[in-house]
Amino acid sequence: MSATIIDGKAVSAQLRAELAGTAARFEQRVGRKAGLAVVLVGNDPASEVYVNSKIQKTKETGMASFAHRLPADTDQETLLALVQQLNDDDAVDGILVQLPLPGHLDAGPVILAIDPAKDVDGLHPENAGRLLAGLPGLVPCTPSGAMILVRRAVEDLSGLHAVVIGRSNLVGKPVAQLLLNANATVTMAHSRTRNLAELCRTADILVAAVGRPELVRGDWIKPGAVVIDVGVNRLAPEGQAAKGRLVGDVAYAEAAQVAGAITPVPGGVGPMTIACLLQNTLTAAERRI
Ligand SMILES: Nc1nc(=O)c2c([nH]1)NC[C@@H]1CN(c3ccc(C(=O)N[C@@H](CCC(=O)O)C(=O)O)cc3)C=[N+]21
Repeated sequence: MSATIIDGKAVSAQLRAELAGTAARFEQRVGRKAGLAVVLVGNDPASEVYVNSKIQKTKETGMASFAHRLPADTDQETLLALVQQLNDDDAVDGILVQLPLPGHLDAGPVILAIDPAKDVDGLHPENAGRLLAGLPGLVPCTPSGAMILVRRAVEDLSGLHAVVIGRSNLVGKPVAQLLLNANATVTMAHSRTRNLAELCRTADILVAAVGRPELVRGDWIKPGAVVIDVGVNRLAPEGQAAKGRLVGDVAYAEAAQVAGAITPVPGGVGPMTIACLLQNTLTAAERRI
């Protein structure tokens, strides 16, 4: 048996086409474009690739892009002042500070400083709390994108066992929350989980978001399961991160023999993340007018 490939590239292109319509109607009605500000500190080559892609897709969708590139030695105060300036700027509907930040900077206060109404990453505790409480807010982009892809494979998640590997605030925790809201029975696994392979074999839906290349093997997968690979691991020599081959957290070739449906890397969750970022920006813009 061979799994259905869930084509995130195609699904994201379709979503972005819809969003272009929404963006155009917004501009017609409000008299300005919805705007996304992206802040990149330093010159990590992988981050540079993602940020360039975000800027390009923002413009393609008919939205305004405000890029702020700060030197690697930027201090905390300067970064916080920029966030405050973007909070106060009416042309800016969404603010994204690319993570990780250089080691001398503390992401916590930066995330707290972002106006929750402009927090298109959904990382502010206000938005995290809203997701937990089932209140409207801004949901992190990668989890939203992952859920759209899950729904392509299974419409009704009721009672299905979902196992999430990884417990980050950016992906693991919010994706578990979304699966729970969709009535799945959710288990969160992480680096201290015992018998991880055995646990994964009980998953109808397996979401891998740990950042360990090809951790999940073919024999960890229940036949017919939906496998969502959130991993973006670049296999490359030190210092050449932008050049290496991109692999997920799942050993794809093996897993595709067993799974019912699987997302590839690249071309799976990654492109969905960007589409959902644009969607969040439009949602934030609509709520701000
Ligand atoms: N504040 C913040 N928010 C983020 O959402 C955020 C972040 N920081 N830091 C880094 C991670 C990673 N991330 C990706 C986005 C798109 C692709 C993507 O489009 N990937 C393409 C391949 C691109 C390539 O070849 O490099 C794909 O999977 O097909 C991947 C990864 C967002 N992140």
